[in-house]
Amino acid sequence: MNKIYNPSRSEWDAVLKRPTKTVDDIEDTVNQIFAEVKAKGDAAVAKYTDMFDGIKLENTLATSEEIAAAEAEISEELKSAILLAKKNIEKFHAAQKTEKVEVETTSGVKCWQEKRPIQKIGLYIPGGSAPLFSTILMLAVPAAIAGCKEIILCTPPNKEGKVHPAILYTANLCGVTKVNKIGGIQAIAALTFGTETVPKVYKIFGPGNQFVTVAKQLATRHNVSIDMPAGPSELLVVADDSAKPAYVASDLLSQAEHGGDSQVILVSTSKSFLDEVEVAVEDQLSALPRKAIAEKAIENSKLIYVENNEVALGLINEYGPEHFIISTENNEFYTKGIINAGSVFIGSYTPESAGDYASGTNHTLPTNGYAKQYSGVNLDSFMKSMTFQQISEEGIKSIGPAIELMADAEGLQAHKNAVTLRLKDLS
Ligand SMILES: NC(=O)c1ccc[n+]([C@@H]2O[C@H](COP(=O)([O-])OP(=O)(O)OC[C@H]3O[C@@H](n4cnc5c(N)ncnc54)[C@H](O)[C@@H]3O)[C@@H](O)[C@H]2O)c1
Ligand SMILES: N[C@H](CO)Cc1c[nH]c[nH+]1
Ligand SMILES: [Zn+2]
Repeated sequence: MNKIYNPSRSEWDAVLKRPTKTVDDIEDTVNQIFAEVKAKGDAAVAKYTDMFDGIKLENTLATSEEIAAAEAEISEELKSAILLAKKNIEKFHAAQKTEKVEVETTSGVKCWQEKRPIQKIGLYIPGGSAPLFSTILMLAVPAAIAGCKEIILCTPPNKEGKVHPAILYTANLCGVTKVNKIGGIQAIAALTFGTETVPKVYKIFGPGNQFVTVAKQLATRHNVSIDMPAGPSELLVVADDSAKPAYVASDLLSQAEHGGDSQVILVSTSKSFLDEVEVAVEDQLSALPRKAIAEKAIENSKLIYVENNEVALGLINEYGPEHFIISTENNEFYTKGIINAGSVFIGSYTPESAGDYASGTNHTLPTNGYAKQYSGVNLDSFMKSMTFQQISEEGIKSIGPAIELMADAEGLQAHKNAVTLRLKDLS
């Protein structure tokens, strides 16, 4: 791994650079696929499924027979594990429900805020290099709690035109309306514009590779919203001599194995700890089935030595990691001081994998520094906050003159008239 000692502030940008492609790199491809899917619907989706996934598919919709067969293919142990994870995710997300906010701002002026579910949503479930059925729990469970009506799922087919049975099983378990065997940019295009088979949705959720992430970002130009840019996984660990090198190495590798474009970083105030983790990473890497992928990600990764906790915290907030593990003598310092991170894991017995699967928190999180301005998926992601107001005679008499004055000052006579007419009737 790349070791860096005491980088100065002016070097942070270069040291913390991500390996992922951006909108500029992929925009032309996305625009071309979007235009074709918009014009030709399913036929364009089929063309790109053949091109990128290597399969000619006549029908992209998973059938009820396929879903029933999937249930039989999943072991009882795996079903129990999925149910345990679902229960915890449900508990954590149901607890995020909020009460109606109601205030009488002035006597006779009642204002309130209530939430309503987004009616039609699209879920992207990654499946290029691993079938991430756990992501269905992270998206469809809160969608059901919020009350979303139509849940349209897209996930890439394999070379036989199939999707992993655990994806079909989990989608069915969580009340997904339709499962489409479509991946990549063409899936995001189908959800954005709608095709003969795929309904157009109002908001698209879910993580994916660089192509999916850029496609989601560009979809927002076409009257659809997205949860956030949730691209290639990343992890930053801050740890010192109080941590166990083998645990830290296992956490780093857990995110490195997602893809060659993932990035993992260890920040420490101990040079010898960095050395020990480096050795542990080498040891564990050799036994991993996805060694080649993890190795590639490790090439993008860094071991960074800094002099003290204050500098470490500044650097971490500048990076804004998707996942942040804290394993130091002073965990509270980092827990209190972290401002930019998708999800935080504290202490030796809190591996990042816990949040990926079963602790209850959501694993769909902002990457590429977007933790500075976006939250990870949560219950509110599936709702809109609407405001309501009801004003009595007393209320309009009270605030009406101020509205008239302000409308007049903005030169908007019709706005003023809407109040003046009512005030005249009441005088
Ligand atoms: N941030 C998060 O919350 C989060 C959560 C889970 C996973 N992830 C990330 O999701 C990603 C999953 O990636 P994946 O590739 O395994 O699956 P994926 O489903 O995201 O992407 C596969 C699709 O990419 C398309 N594609 C592949 N090469 C292409 C090319 N050259 N041009 C155009 N399109 C192409 C294909 O259509 C294919 O169906 C990983 O990077 C992982 O780290 C992120
Ligand atoms: N670590 C991923 C989010 O970046 C989520 C995931 C799903 N399965 C395993 N991991
Ligand atoms: Zn993961």
